Amino acid sequence: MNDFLFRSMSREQKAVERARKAFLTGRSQSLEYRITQLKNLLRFIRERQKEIAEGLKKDLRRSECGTPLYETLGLENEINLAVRNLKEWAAPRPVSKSMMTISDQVYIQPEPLGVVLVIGAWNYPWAVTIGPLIGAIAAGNAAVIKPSEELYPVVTGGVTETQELLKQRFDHIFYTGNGTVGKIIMEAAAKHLTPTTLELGGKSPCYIDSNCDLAIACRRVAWGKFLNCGQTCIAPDYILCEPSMQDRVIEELKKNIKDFYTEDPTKCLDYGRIINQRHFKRLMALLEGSTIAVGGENNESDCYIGPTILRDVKPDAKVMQEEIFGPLLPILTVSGADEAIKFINQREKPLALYIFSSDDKLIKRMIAETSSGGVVANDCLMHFSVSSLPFGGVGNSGMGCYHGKHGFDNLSHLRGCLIKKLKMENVNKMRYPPHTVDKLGWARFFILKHVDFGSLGRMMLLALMVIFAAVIVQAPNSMEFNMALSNALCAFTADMAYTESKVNLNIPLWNEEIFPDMELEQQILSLPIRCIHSEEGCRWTAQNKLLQAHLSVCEFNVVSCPNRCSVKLLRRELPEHMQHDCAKRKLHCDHCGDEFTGEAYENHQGVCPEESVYCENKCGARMVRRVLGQHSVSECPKRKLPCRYCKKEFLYDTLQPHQQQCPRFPMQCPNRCGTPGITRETLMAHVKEGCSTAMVLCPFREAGCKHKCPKTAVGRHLEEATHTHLSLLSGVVNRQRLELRELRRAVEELSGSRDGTLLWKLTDFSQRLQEVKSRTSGSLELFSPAFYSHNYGYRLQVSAFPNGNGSGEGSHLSVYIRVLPGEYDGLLEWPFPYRVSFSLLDQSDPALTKPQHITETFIPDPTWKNFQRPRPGALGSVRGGCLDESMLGFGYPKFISHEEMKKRNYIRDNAIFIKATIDVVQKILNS
Ligand SMILES: NC(=O)c1ccc[n+]([C@@H]2O[C@H](COP(=O)([O-])OP(=O)(O)OC[C@H]3O[C@@H](n4cnc5c(N)ncnc54)[C@H](O)[C@@H]3O)[C@@H](O)[C@H]2O)c1
Ligand SMILES: CCCCCCCC=O
Repeated sequence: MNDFLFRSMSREQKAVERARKAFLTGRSQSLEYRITQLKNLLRFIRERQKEIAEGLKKDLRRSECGTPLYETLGLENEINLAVRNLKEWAAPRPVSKSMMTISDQVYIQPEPLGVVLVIGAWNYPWAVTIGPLIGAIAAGNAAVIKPSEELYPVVTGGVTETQELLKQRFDHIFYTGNGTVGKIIMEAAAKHLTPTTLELGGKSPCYIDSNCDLAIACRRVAWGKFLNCGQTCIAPDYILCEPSMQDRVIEELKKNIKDFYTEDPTKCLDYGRIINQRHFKRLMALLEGSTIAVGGENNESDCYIGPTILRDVKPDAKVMQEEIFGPLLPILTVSGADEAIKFINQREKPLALYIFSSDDKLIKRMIAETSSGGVVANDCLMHFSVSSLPFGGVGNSGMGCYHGKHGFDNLSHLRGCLIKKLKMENVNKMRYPPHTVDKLGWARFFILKHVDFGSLGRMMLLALMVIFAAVIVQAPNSMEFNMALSNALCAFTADMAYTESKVNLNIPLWNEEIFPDMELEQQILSLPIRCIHSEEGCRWTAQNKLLQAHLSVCEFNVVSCPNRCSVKLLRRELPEHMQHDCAKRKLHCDHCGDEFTGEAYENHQGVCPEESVYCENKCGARMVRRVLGQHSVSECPKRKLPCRYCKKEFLYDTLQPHQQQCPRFPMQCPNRCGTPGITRETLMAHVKEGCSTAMVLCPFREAGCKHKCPKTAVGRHLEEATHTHLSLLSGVVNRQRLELRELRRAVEELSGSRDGTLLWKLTDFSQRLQEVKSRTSGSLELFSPAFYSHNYGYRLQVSAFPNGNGSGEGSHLSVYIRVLPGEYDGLLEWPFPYRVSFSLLDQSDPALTKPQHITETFIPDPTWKNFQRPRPGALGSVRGGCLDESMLGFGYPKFISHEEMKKRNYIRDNAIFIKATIDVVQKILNS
């Protein structure tokens, strides 16, 4: 695979490609390699036990013991079983022979399939993913796992990733999950003709017979049903029992639910939760139309559904239409075992069938008359833990199986092997043309007769072969017959001896009733032969009669281990086996000195209390394992301890330094105010704001009060200094008023025009007029924003008296203009020389009538003080109260009478517009 191609592949393709490449190196074929991988897997499971359990606690609220109990211990057992038996499982398996193959090697050779895809489900994610993986590794396959490296990459993801994965070519797909997806998997597998194992689910019935101990039966059913919150593929889905038993069944189940999960299962650590809200809603909908006898409590936000029993459920109820896969247990009544069998057989074949009865005959009958993936009598779920039983479904509940050797076989190709020799050709003549009736007769005998050495006897066969050979060669005289016989026997004996060291060679060599020729017997026994293991390398040759004795010492003969460990192997492998592999060999532990069998020693390794080990926290200390626990808990400087203040975990040797900075460390107020619960992080705030003894400033400090006192005395000060505070505040108000006025002026000036024209709108005119009229003294002068005669010109301001000023007071609107100190005064001609016009604008609609503005114009007299250069920094005569004559306004006290103003639309929307125009000569504007 070139690098570019590999890089352009999807993640899923890469995983499969990597696994296939690794498989093709052939390294997964060696038994040592497989065993090493299995042992690594075992170590991984043991080392990660805590994390595994924690993960499932988060997903399914499994208790800490639940995961080892129902998943990982079983996996450990499966791995140990495979490691112990792999040699035997993977060895050639001799099979029975017919007369046709009597002298051939006929056996089955399990061989790896290639790359296996394992797709697991979420309910027992370790059991249903690692379980099949154990079979795949044992059988010598590579595997891609979907819920690490090289041979067993893990591809995580959801539907999209799985579908991408399924496009790849595998040699076997092992899927666990629901049937709908099972069909998708099979369809994808069909594209590459990939064999598939489908571990599905279904509605597993539970029949409780009237003849049984109900208390025990219901205890076992309650366990099997509510374990993992009912999310177990083989959980009893529903109960079938006679109507008269229903109430007692409910009572017993109820009692056990309480015993297992307490009165309030929401608080019980052993009661799980539904995997997600989608399943929660699905389950709640299944309750529709059924009668709840027990439970029914639920809480969607917590994915909680309490153990629930439904009574008198009808076959057409919603809860009976699909696999429940949750903590709802319907009870359906039937008249007895006959109706139960009928009920079960009318539905899809379930994954499990449970029968509770004390009647063995009834149990056997129900097994005989129904079909299901597995069947358990008088218990629930437990067949899953028996490694010697195949675990899998049938029909709608799945196909294929695993656990123990069944997983190995399922994920192996069981290859049929027949190895013949290029000898004994006479025996074959019966199948070669010309075909004759005689040959057919012999063929019938040879083909239909299967060899049973125990009853027939090796020599009888020998005799038959001889007779057959003689007949076939049709040698009539005894010389030729004997020659043919000897030849046939030489070849045959050697082959036979290979084929079956299992054959009982102690049976009488010659059956006198059949062939009482002692001389021939001696002749046969004196024939020189090779050892039956010559092909494996044994160089022994001698007379036929010495073979038996030789085989009892032959290095190549297959023998059973004398320790009765059940392993069979070549004699020459025996010493190695007995010293290193035999499960029953005797061993002394180097550390504790105790004696163990090999099997027990394997389990003892890694746990021996006297073995010297390093501290797992990597603190560098070494000690005997016996004291490791004590060391880890109370001595190890690298042990983790929670900070008693902030509860975060720290290594022991960093805990002290942490506590010197811990934000939750308890502190005392430096003022010793006695406030409890102050921590390092809240101390500053406390001293500043919370401490009752801290000296604080008067809240009116901004207004100028300099008083300082303990926090508790602030109230009294506020009461005593009300007057002082009020006068301070009024000072503040005055200052602010002045500031405000200045600001307003600055804003107005900034927004004023610089083209010699002011258009000034006075709003609320009638109110202003009214206000000033109602005053007993004084007038109201309103000021326009300042404006400039031109760019860099004179700064001017217009003012108006709504109720008149001077001679116009009380009857007219008076209008004035004044020159204000400006930025450019130093550059200008003085006195102010330009013509000024005031207009009061007629706001009549020009479309209806021509507006008649009131306009007055004057040219300033150079002698007037009003138009001399104003004193820099001078304030307006009115606003500042300063009598600077240059700041006085000039204008018209009787600009327009109030009467006149009413005649046209000078006042409109309660506003008037005053326009002031300065005629600056063009020359100035151009300069
Ligand atoms: N026989 C067994 O050993 C066994 C064990 C556990 C669960 N189950 C059965 O599994 C069912 C519950 O599991 P589930 O199916 O909800 O689990 P799930 O949702 O985890 O699905 C199973 C697997 O199929 C994959 N998948 C889902 N939709 C897919 C799609 N459209 N295309 C390709 N892959 C897809 C998922 O990613 C997952 O890996 C029940 O019926 C239960 O009885 C059977
Ligand atoms: C002993 C209980 C084990 C149950 C495992 C079931 C796997 C399928 O959901």
